[in-house]
Amino acid sequence: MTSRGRSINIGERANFVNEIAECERERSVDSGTTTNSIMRRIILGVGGVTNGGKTTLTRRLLGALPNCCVVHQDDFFKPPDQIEVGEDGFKQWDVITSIDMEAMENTVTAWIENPVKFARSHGIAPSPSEPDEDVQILILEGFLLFNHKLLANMCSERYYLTIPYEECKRRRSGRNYTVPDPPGLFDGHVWPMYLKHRQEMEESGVSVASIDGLLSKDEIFTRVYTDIQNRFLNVS
Ligand SMILES: Nc1ncnc2c1ncn2[C@@H]1O[C@H](COP(=O)(O)OP(=O)(O)O)[C@@H](O)[C@H]1O
Ligand SMILES: O=C(O)c1ccc[n+]([C@@H]2O[C@H](COP(=O)([O-])O)[C@@H](O)[C@H]2O)c1
Repeated sequence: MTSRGRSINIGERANFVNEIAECERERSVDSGTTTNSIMRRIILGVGGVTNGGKTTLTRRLLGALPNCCVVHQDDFFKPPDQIEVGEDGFKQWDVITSIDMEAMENTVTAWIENPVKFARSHGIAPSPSEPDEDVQILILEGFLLFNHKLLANMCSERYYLTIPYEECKRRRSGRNYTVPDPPGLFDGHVWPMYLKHRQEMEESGVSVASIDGLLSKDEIFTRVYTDIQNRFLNVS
């Protein structure tokens, strides 16, 4: 899934989306075309606590938004033999070094460089022609998204789902991951790491739109979808 195409400097990627949009805007003005011919790229982040409802929300958005692709952070977990055991006695799955972030960055770069090709290569058909036909949207979904400065900065909006400890533990106990949770993982590793990363995110100054994950699935979807429509799609 990684891009082997033209590489761009990692430090430049956060500004890359806006720069491309600007170039395309200028090009379209030069050639006298209408604003409808501008391809706008929008990256949205869906982050938050494990089992907060990120995947559920992302799937709904994917089905509703035009020309929308998704990159899941969970798809970049390193293999179990590369995950170290920490002082808490557990394999350290809930830290960012458990994820191959370079591969994830490369995948996002591939979308930025050519969203249409990216969608095609991931089996996503273009949306039927609409006024929004030249909007391309990428959703980044993951539990440690906004602790990664580069990806956090790429997002035009960062939706952050939270649920309280008891509900999180309840939902987590019903989940089947490719690597099953050993006894005690939630209290010994998952929840403490969530609190730690959440604090680090808040201290880093990254701004997020917090969403109460206890709301119904429909309510969460409607709120986020309406926000996206109003702020990013209903613009001339
Ligand atoms: N708003 C919600 N209310 C109740 N249960 C939910 C809600 N959103 C998700 N769930 C449930 O919680 C579990 C985890 O949801 P998921 O979307 O996979 O979370 P995440 O991707 O954040 O780990 C699933 O069983 C899902 O059906
Ligand atoms: O998906 C995997 O391969 C995988 C392997 C080991 C652990 N996980 C768990 O995946 C969790 C993050 O995913 P999510 O969907 O619950 O936000 C995190 O809390 C990890 O403990 C996930």
